[in-house]
Amino acid sequence: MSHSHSHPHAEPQGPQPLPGVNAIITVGSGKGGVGKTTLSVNLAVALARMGHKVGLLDADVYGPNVPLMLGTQEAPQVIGENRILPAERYGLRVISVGLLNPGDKPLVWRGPMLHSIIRQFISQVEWGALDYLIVDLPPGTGDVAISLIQTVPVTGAIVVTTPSDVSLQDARKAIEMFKQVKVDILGLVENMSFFVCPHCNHEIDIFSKGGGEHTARQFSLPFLGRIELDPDIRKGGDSGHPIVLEGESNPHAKSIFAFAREVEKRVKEIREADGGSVVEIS
Ligand SMILES: Nc1ncnc2c1ncn2[C@@H]1O[C@H](COP(=O)(O)OP(=O)(O)OP(=O)(O)O)[C@@H](O)[C@H]1O
Repeated sequence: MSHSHSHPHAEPQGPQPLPGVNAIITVGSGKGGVGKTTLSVNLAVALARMGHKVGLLDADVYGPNVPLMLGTQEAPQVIGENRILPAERYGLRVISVGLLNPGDKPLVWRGPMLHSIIRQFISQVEWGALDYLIVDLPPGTGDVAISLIQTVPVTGAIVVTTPSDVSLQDARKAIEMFKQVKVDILGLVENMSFFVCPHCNHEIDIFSKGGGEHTARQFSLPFLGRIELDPDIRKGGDSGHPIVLEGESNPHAKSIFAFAREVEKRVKEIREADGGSVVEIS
């Protein structure tokens, strides 16, 4: 794949819609390690399980963990001059820097390369018809989000936080950033909210509790749910078998499906507010 042969003057001005893609949803966090990739992957698989056509774009070019969490190493195919066929896994179409051949990826990303890879991942990939394209952003409020927003209209952003004060502080920065660039925020989701002791069945608030909901209220944003700290969620990620594959009735997957249903509802609201241009894919 070429990263640097595009001519700036040949690129269209402003974000261009992706034909056939109903909603583009970013998952971001401000702080790293809060479970952003875990939730992106599980959200994407859950939405697919709920009957939607879903794509997952791993925009974390520095630390692409999506392939590991999906248990795939399938390299995307290049077709023709410059079209990329996404990998397929658990009914998702997937693209990640982590799936590219070592020769195709640089060790260090310079700003322009970063911009160009995000552009390629959006416009040169054969995403086809999708109900949702989920974009897993790198932590922070940086360049990748801006590149994405300049490339394509983003339907809405999900901000992931834990209930801890440091995480909430960074979540606020992420919220401010999205507000500044005028991207609708779907809402806040609180990960690692609490822990149910397997011995006594009591809920233990590891990082304290309720901060996510409180922060959502402060910013007048919807609260999309709380996901418990659950060793089975972690194991699902490490083994490349996301917990939601166990189905909605599985106790370890339940809260993630509830979150996915909130996302579904919010996207519908935003699309209807946009003028009802909802694309139904059957
Ligand atoms: N609800 C949860 N319960 C248990 N473990 C979790 C949960 N969410 C995430 N984890 C685990 O926490 C670790 C970090 O998660 P993850 O890689 O998804 O975070 P991240 O925010 O994407 O990190 P980074 O932004 O640094 O890439 C992983 O080992 C993951 O399995």
